[in-house]
Amino acid sequence: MASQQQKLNVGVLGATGTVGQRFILLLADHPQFNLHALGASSSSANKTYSEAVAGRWKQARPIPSNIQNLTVQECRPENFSDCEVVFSGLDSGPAGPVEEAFRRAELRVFSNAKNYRQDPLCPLVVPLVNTDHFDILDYQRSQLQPPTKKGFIVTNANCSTTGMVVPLAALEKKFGPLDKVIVQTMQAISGAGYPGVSSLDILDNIVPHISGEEEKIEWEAAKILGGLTEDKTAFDLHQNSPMKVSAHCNRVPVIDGHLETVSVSFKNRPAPTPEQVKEALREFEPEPLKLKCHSAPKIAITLHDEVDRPQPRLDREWQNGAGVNVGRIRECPVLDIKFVVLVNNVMLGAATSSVMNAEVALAKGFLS
Ligand SMILES: NC(=O)C1=CN([C@@H]2O[C@H](COP(=O)(O)OP(=O)(O)OC[C@H]3O[C@@H](n4cnc5c(N)ncnc54)[C@H](OP(=O)(O)O)[C@@H]3O)[C@@H](O)[C@H]2O)C=CC1
Ligand SMILES: N[C@@H](CC(=O)OP(=O)(O)O)C(=O)O
Repeated sequence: MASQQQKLNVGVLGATGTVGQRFILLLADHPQFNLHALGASSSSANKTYSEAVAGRWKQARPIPSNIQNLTVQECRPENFSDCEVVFSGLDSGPAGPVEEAFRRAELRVFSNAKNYRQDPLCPLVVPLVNTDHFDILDYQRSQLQPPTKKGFIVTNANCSTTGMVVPLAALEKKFGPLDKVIVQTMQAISGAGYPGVSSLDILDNIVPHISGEEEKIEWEAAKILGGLTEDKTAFDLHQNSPMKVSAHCNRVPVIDGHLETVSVSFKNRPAPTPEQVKEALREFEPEPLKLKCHSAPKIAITLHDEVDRPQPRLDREWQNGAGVNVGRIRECPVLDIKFVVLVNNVMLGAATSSVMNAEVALAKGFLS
């Protein structure tokens, strides 16, 4: 393991929230990153981390002992000047201007918030899918006014988008472009942050609407699955081969883990059989696995043969929530193939993606 001196100092913005708490657990004992600074709102600032999250630490593990007494700061770059990288679990309200201020101050920002996902210069990276999009970062820095030397923003995707695009990427890699995708999500309560959806709304109930979610899934999939232009200055948004995506999003009474039923059709004929699809998913080995990144799962897509799996309660903690689980792969009488995918929304769907993105960026020299 690297010594303390060799580790990169990192900070977490929004460290007290649902995603922020997952960052704490992922970073408290990381072999390459030293968790050095924590930020949250002014109501948490100047308290120790333990004081700031008193009564709202919602993890099964205690607050790591080396973090308990760190002082939470306001999210201003000068409070993070000893850091090389910040991970953002900020609410989308403050995230836009705060993340921009950190980029300007030459920090590398890995964000969960939605604010910069559609920015034409910011990569929207699901680490198990499109780490090649980091190649736009030199251009991003060069286009800022004034240009930055080191500072950039990388975002990761909406949690439901993240679960869906991993198997879709494996299918496109093996069988060529997809034509149509229809997805229904059953999204966990933790996706709405803390305290989130009222118990009177979600117990004994399903809420068939999550504001803005369907539009995000439909748009983000094209940016993630599309490539970069040859000169690495723009995203092609899957325009070479337009793909139609339709999403229905539902909030269900599950604590963690978004389950999604997905139906797809392919441009190339004949379409693959369920057995060929299983083989393609099984052999999918994205870059973080090849690079042996610390937070990468051993298996990107875990296939389940049982007819009633994956399930959120049984499968969300497998590989610390860093991969996706897929089951029920079968022919679709309307499109070509249908299946079920489970993503741990607060892990690969949020904090784990940011951390894995930073690990890949480090391994590929983007943090030098
Ligand atoms: N939950 C999930 O499954 C996913 C969430 N995301 C995104 O990640 C981000 C965080 O989500 P989540 O953890 O669920 O949200 P929470 O509401 O649980 O946490 C929000 C965090 O932002 C901080 N904050 C709020 N306002 C300010 C402010 N004005 N200045 C500085 N800090 C502030 C809060 O600090 P304090 O405690 O002091 O108020 C807290 O640390 C959001 O952008 C969300 O959309 C993305 C994918 C999945
Ligand atoms: N909206 C998602 C979580 C989330 O915060 O998504 P986004 O980062 O795209 O705003 C959910 O409710 O499960």
